Amino acid sequence: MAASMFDNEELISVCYQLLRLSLLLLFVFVAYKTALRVIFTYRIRHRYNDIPYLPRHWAAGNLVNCGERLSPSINHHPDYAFEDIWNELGQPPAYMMDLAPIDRAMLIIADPTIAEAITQPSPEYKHSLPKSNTLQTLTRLVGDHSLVLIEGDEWRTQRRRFNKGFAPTHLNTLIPLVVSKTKVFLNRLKDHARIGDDFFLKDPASDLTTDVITQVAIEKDFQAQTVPEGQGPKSTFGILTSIKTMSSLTEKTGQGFNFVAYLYPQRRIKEWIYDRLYTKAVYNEIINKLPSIKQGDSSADKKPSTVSSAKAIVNLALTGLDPTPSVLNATVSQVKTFLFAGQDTTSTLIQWMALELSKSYPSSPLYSEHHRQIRELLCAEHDAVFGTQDPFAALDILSKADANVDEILGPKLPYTTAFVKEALRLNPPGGSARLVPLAPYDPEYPNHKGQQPYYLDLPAWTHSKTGEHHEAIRIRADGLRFYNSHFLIQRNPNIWGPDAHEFNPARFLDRSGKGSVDELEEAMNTHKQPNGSATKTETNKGDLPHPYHISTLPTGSFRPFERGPRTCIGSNLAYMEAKIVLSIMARGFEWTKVGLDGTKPKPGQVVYAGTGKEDVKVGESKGWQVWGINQVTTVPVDGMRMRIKLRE
Ligand code: HEM
Repeated sequence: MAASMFDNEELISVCYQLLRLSLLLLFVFVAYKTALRVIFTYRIRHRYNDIPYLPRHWAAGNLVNCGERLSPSINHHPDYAFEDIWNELGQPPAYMMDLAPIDRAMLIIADPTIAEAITQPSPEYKHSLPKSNTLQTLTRLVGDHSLVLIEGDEWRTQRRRFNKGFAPTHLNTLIPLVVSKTKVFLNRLKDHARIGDDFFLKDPASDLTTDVITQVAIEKDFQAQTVPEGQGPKSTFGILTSIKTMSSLTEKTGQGFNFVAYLYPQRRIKEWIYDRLYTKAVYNEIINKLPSIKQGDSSADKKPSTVSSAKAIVNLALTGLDPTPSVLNATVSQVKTFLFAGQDTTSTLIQWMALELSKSYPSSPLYSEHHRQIRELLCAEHDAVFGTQDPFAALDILSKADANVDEILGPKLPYTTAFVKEALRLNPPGGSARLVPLAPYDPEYPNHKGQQPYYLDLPAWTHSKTGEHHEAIRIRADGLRFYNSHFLIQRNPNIWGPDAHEFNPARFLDRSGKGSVDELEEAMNTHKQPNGSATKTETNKGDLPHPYHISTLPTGSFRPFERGPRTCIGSNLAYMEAKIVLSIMARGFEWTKVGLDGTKPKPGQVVYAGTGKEDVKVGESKGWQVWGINQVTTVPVDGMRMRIKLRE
């Protein structure tokens, strides 16, 4: 009895000692981690002290003051908050958001020369700087092997496989298909014009871009534009519902992290179910295509004359490849990527273009004479190219087998192209976030086998309020996160002039209107090659219709599709869709913006937008008429509620 009691006491004492030891180890571990954080935070503050930043808290850095501005309750895309902060700091080329000790510091970029440095190939990074790890929130939506996420040789291999599907020569063969889908879109618009109801342009525009991208990518017609909600692919477990649900469940970066929402079990289960449904549906579509890909299409090299004879992008990418599991997995990822990237981006472009058209009618509260002139120029171009008989003739002309679509959608429509570009300049649907890997010695990541230190040059600048001059500086940037804010860069008045916030396609045109817009953009982007072969074209400003004309601006000032090796693969497709749609929207309909209609709310005023049935609170205004919110890409806050009628 005495012996067993002794054993028990000894056991308790051993347990006690073990507990003390564990606590001690835990304490040492926490102390070690805290020390690393302190060193890390100190280093960040010390290293980046010369870069403009908002006043920061000694412990929380900019987490509090930036967090307040980016808070989701404000319900603007973070870009709008970044612009406020940028103005407050005197419009520097870039500024720092110090998120230490919780996260890395982030450089918010408003200047094209810095944006170029991180997106063009460099001796350290041949495919440009790696994407930021914050993009990993997209993994479920687009798959592990998505072009958007992967790096290095894997990215290069995938990009090469899919480039041919997005090359202009191939895209031209798809025009009849895009036109046939645009005809359905047109019929829906005509229905709204006949009824005279208020509708959300987002709905027909997104259905159109969905139909186009599913056809173009996998040759599958889900008929998003005609299938009613709740049926077929739009039923509870249908593929189109799965895409929408996956997109809505994707964590939005830049607006803080909501733990409760993230861990909410129902959300996780929903995500799991829809991910499986979506991935399986895409996988099955690809598998079903394999036999015909293997057989090869005897008409492959002929110019297809009908909608159905155009080849899907995925066919081109799989031709000649052994469909191993890894090839198929990567293909599923790319198709998921195209379905995501090809929908909302182009759909929002269509919506912003309609907003600009609406400002050209005197009945609109947003009316301006300037916009009326723009519409007249646009319609005059369409009259000249498509004739004056039928405002929708473009669709018939473009779908003719012998139509020279290259010529029509290119040099013949310079004003249309300029209009599309200007809409993209003011309303870019995204930006680019990059991350410099850490150098090996960094105490925060002692085992990191990183690259050599990475340096970045920030140009000289003058404070917009105080006039104080700041010299150019060079910063050590390993471990730093960058955000190329296309919104800031493309609205920067120091680059685009004092009317940077005004819609004016003339920035992209020469005075005669004859010049190809793309050539002019090329002129802007021509820069000295390492061998000195090409230099920026000197343009005679006197001949230009806008003093801050595109060809006179720094390289990379216009970058809605990003630039460098990681530029958007779908830009030509997006331009093609936008131009075809604009060719019917401008001459065919009179647009009136309803809901958020331009009675410009005062900053701080609570704003309501229509849902069709009732008005809902969309947040506090910052003085914008219609603005973008963050739904993975930037989309108009109110779904672009419109009323239209046929133009007489
Ligand atoms: C108005 C329309 C569009 C805009 C403004 C746009 C913009 C962008 C931007 C800014 C990026 C760079 C993203 C980053 O750096 O993280 C990007 C990449 C990409 N986009 Fe688009 N996009 C549009 C339409 C499309 C379409 C129609 C497709 C495909 C069908 C597409 C597919 C992609 C892909 C695959 C990438 C990743 C490219 C790579 O890293 O190799 N996009 N896009």
